[in-house]
Amino acid sequence: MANPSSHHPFSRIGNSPSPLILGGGSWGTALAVHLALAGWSPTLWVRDPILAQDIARTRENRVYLPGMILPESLSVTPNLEEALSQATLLVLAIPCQSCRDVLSRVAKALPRPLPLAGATKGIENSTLATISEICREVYSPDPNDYAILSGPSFAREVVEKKPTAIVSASPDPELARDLQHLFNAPWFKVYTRRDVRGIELAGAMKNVLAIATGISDGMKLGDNARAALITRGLAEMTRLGVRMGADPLTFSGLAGVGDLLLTATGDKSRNRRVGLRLGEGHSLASILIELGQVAEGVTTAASAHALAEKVGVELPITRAVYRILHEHADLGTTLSALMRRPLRSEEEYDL
Ligand SMILES: NC(=O)c1ccc[n+]([C@@H]2O[C@H](COP(=O)([O-])OP(=O)(O)OC[C@H]3O[C@@H](n4cnc5c(N)ncnc54)[C@H](O)[C@@H]3O)[C@@H](O)[C@H]2O)c1
Ligand SMILES: O=P(O)(O)OC[C@H](O)CO
Repeated sequence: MANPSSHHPFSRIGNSPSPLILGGGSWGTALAVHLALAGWSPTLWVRDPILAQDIARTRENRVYLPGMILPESLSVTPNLEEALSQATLLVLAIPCQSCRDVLSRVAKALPRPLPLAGATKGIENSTLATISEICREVYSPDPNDYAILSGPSFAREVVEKKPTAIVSASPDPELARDLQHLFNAPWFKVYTRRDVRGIELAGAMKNVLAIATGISDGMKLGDNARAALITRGLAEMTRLGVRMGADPLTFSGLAGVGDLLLTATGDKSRNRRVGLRLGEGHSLASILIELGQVAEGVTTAASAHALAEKVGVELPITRAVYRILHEHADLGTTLSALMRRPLRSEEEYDL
């Protein structure tokens, strides 16, 4: 259904866009609610039929977004193939490690790829692929078929219509602009960018760095330490991005420093909360059970550490987070080792 207030001539996602959001967790639900509040009629695909039925009956996602009543214009279904037959564009909001499976199934069900907006943040463990690389491998060989949506955006604040700004990145400016206008609302501003690689790496890396600042804050290492981790973390994500062909300026934007600041300092962040609890002395296994939702930085720490070794860049904070999470390294020793690294010039070491 067309949003009556939209005068944008959509060229890639259909004159009357019909968005299908893949993923019934907090982000998928929030994006579907947002599109409905913005005047569209989205469909939310929820894998679990019992949860889908419960959401449709109660008009609330009591597991992932409790307390938010879903607008009537939002449909919910567990039937992927049927939902795909009605859609003109897809929004991917599935945890990173499951994207390949879901996109393969989607690709098989579609006669040709629909434009897709990737809202997942992460790097695949088994292949070290980014979201756009997974899309290219199993969804469509044409990079103009997908965009990445990223930026500082807590699900809860988006559905509460708190002012939010994100980025829509695609090599196809028409697709980036269509998504900009689709998601635009008086409380939600979307910028465009071409640098898909930079936007997706920034979104993946900020989760790892939020765990680092969470650990530091959980250990009560102070405000100076948090600021140093954020700043040197930004240098790390930029260094990895530039080595992989990204524009360094992308990391100064909303998906870079914007999302890093949000996630590393905002207590709504699940990644930061994982770090805080680790810093307080809890075990990773118990933290993840208590969280009950995805904290992408936990798996991305392993992928980013391996990716850095593969492409030959040093990411000391990322390596420290990886060793704490996956090699049971001692927190105090690992963090203080960062302080004992060889002295360097900030200029020379940045890129
Ligand atoms: N929650 C936020 O505020 C937010 C904001 C921006 C981006 N993101 C990103 O969105 C992605 C999804 O996160 P989330 O917050 O919705 O996580 P979540 O833990 O709240 O929900 C994940 C959902 O994905 C579903 N899922 C898992 N594997 C699946 C599969 N194989 N097939 C179908 N569904 C599957 C789960 O059932 C669950 O409904 C992550 O990459 C996250 O970083 C989240
Ligand atoms: O709760 P987190 O840490 O997954 O962060 C959510 C979003 O990515 C913030 O932009």
